[in-house]
Amino acid sequence: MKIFSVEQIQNWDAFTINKEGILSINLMERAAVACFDWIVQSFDESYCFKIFCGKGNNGGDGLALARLLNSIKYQVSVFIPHNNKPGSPDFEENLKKLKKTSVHISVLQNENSFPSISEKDIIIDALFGTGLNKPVKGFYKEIIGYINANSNDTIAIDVPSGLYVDKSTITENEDVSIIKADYTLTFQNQKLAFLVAENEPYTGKVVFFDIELSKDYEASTPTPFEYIDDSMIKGIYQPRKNFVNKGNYGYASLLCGSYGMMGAAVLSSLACLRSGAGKLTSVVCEAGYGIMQTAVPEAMCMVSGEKHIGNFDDFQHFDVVGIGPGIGKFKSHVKLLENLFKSFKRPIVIDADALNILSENEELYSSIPVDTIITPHPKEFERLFGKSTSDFDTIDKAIETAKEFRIYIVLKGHHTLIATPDGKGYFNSTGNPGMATAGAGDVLTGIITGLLAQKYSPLQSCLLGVYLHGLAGDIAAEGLSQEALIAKDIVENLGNAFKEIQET
Ligand SMILES: NC(=O)C1=CN([C@@H]2O[C@H](COP(=O)(O)OP(=O)(O)OC[C@H]3O[C@@H](n4cnc5c(N)ncnc54)[C@H](O)[C@@H]3O)[C@@H](O)[C@H]2O)[C@@H](O)CC1
Ligand SMILES: [K+]
Repeated sequence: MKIFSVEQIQNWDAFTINKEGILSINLMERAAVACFDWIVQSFDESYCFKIFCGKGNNGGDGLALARLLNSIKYQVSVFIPHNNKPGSPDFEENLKKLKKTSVHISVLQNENSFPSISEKDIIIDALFGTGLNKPVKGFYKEIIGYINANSNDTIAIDVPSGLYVDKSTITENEDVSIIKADYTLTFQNQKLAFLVAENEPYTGKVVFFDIELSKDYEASTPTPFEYIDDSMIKGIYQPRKNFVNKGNYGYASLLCGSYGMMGAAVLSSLACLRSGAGKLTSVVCEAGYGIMQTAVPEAMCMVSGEKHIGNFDDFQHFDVVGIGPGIGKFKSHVKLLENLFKSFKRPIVIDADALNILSENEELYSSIPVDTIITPHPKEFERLFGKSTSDFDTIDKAIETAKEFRIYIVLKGHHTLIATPDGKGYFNSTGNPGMATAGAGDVLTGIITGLLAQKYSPLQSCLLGVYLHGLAGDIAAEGLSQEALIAKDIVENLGNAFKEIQET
């Protein structure tokens, strides 16, 4: 699914109206009907709806929703902040229609006219949507403050008012004014602002409604950002052929583990095999040999070093090398990375301690093989490439860095970002907070290494890898709860995740 900028969203709206012969007021009605259907499913007639409407089309959506709720006898009142300017044409049209109903409409003149809010009230925020063009100040700020001060459920239409859709709203020195919604009912596609941690306090649960904007526009409009959904994954996943042997699915290797950290090695090796790699050699230290052979008998083992991997340099047999899970941070690992970068000219998967070693040896960055995949979490990313001023700055920095070094950066998080060497950013749609648990990252490294071995391209390996990893975590959490989920459960549910992809 493409993630569009505000300008593109506005053009999409206009394109649908012009090219598909739909009136803008009808598009607004579709949006309002979608919100209405969801509200009726979620709240019964015992609730009262207090709808705050700005004078743009977001407010117009609110007015149309008020009329629809009133038509089935839900209690609704509408509040419009005083403003001398006329509303947008569709706002005015809907206001005219609403005036013919029994809905009470108040103009808010000052804070004395704010309605009292009681226990059974649901607040609907239709003040500003994608048309927000400056920080919220003055009277609007007071209204947002008043709404946020109440603990009642708040439903934002399209966007929590005050939040920019495609850039950072949070500034360090300013007291921002944004609706803190419990639900955001948004139209058509995912929005960049809903994918970053800095906006979590505002969006609540985001629900998407398909209002049938033009498919042609979506298909033909390029955008740097996409949301990884099941249809994208369906296009990547390759079912296995019948006349095959293990050689067809690649020879992976993982340099992993050290004394006291063999769990990471075991998890990444199991995940690599479970993702479908034909065969795997785990390169481990002597102290980890017995553990690995016992815990992962399906993997072959090579030994290098005593308590941590030594100067291993025998890479030529492997189709893919993954390095990092549990290797620890040792001086000799600088040489190990140098050996690897010098002698292995195919993409590598780099994670965990291998990234920390890299971050202390910046001179190695330029020798990372082209199309290599690195999988940092935000702290590792910061160590590698420096601090960011906002989550949006981090996104830009990841993309610029991926372009500069011609690598793929898998920046792990709630919506993991894949930044690509050609300047694109893909956000994952699967996964849950239960996966913030030790070893989950080692599992991801194993999966991506295993997919690369099977000749998925580096981009496909990243996309399918993060999606499968999150999906396996979601399936595991469903059975176990997010709290009880551990990394092993992600590995154990990889099979169920594959099955779900095969079935969609
Ligand atoms: N694009 C689409 O696909 C559709 C959009 N619709 C709705 O239309 C909305 C966008 O409508 P508009 O473009 O009219 O914009 P908005 O309704 O978001 O707001 C624009 C109005 O608010 C003013 N404004 C912006 N920032 C302000 C600030 N900080 N303080 C005070 N005033 C401010 C603007 O000058 C303008 O009058 C969407 O969010 C959605 O709710 C739907 O009706 C149907 C389909
Ligand atoms: K809104």
